[in-house]
Amino acid sequence: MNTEKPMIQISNVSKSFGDFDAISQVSLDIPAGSFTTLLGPSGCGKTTLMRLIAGFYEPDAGHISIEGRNMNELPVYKRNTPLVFQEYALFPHMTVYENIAYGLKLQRPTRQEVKDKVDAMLSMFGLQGLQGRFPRELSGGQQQRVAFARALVMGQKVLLMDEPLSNLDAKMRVEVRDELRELQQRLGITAIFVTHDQDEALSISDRIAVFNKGRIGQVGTPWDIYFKPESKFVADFVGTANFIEGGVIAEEGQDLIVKCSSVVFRVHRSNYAFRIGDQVTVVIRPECIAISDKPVEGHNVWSGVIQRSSFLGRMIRYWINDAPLQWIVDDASPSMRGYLQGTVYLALDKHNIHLLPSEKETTTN
Ligand SMILES: Nc1ncnc2c1ncn2[C@@H]1O[C@H](COP(=O)(O)OP(=O)(O)OP(=O)(O)O)[C@@H](O)[C@H]1O
Repeated sequence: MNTEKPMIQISNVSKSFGDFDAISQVSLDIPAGSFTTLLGPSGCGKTTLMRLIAGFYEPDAGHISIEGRNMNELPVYKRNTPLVFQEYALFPHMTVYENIAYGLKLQRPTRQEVKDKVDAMLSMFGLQGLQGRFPRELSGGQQQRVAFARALVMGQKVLLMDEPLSNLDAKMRVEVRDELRELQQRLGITAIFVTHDQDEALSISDRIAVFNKGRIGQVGTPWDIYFKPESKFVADFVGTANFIEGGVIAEEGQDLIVKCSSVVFRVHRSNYAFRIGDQVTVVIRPECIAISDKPVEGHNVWSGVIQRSSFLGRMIRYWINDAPLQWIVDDASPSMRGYLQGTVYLALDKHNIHLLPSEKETTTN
């Protein structure tokens, strides 16, 4: 991935509908050859930003440039930024071959050139043998592959995708997602992808921009977004977390000592600038807590009573009462010991505790 010069630059872009601000002062650099995902809840402005990049809307303020060229006022068909939607939008009366070849007409190619390019796409998307079929004769996954092939047949360097996998069943969704990522990397395409599915965003992206109410809450690698969220909103939106309010009561070498109600945590200081007396929100992912039916020794150990559990195949999720605290803990190796019951003992590595400034103090989110 080339991170030196952004392929797409979004600078201070705003867009309103009437007096509703759908996008407010959004800035985002998209590196060439990267896979960037816009992630956020319904109505937060993801589609609006995508349509601004594709040219279906004009920004009210700010500008968007692609390869250094200002896109404002450049019509959709001149932007070379195909947009693939959740609805495959294939022409129903055309075959797979004709659908893929459609965009090539503008280039006035020879019949052989069309055949070569369409054949290349058919093979790239595993559609060989299906070229004579009509869209209604294809599965959802096949239709979406045709839509991708049609979007890329002209050799575009940018691909925009707005929830393109939403109509597929869970297994097909993962299959097409992995194919898409592999292809994007192989072709070096700059991809922007919209989803409200956290797992999808984490698995497919180089970078994720988390949206909240028309603004970007955080941009980062999937790892940082998940383990180093910069706000409670991001931490909550990209997964499940235990949030506990507390205060820093001591500093001991590389560690901060944080007291939350009856529990005292030892937290590796890492890059935190917190000092004694600061109010913090402790963020702990459920899978970071080790659970056992036998007492454990050391720092960051405590006990509680299982209130309920939920079997999810790859793990068991427990809700544990340690009044006044309530814990959510994921046991990732359920087959090892089956369900736990009654009193359990919890342990946590000090590196697996994330701290945020308490939002009682920071009201900006
Ligand atoms: N053409 C329009 N006219 C008026 N309001 C609009 C228009 N397009 C979008 N909006 C509003 O702007 C806000 C952002 O919409 P947008 O479609 O960008 O959200 P989104 O994050 O993509 O949501 P979803 O995940 O549900 O598709 C919403 O409140 C929506 O109702």
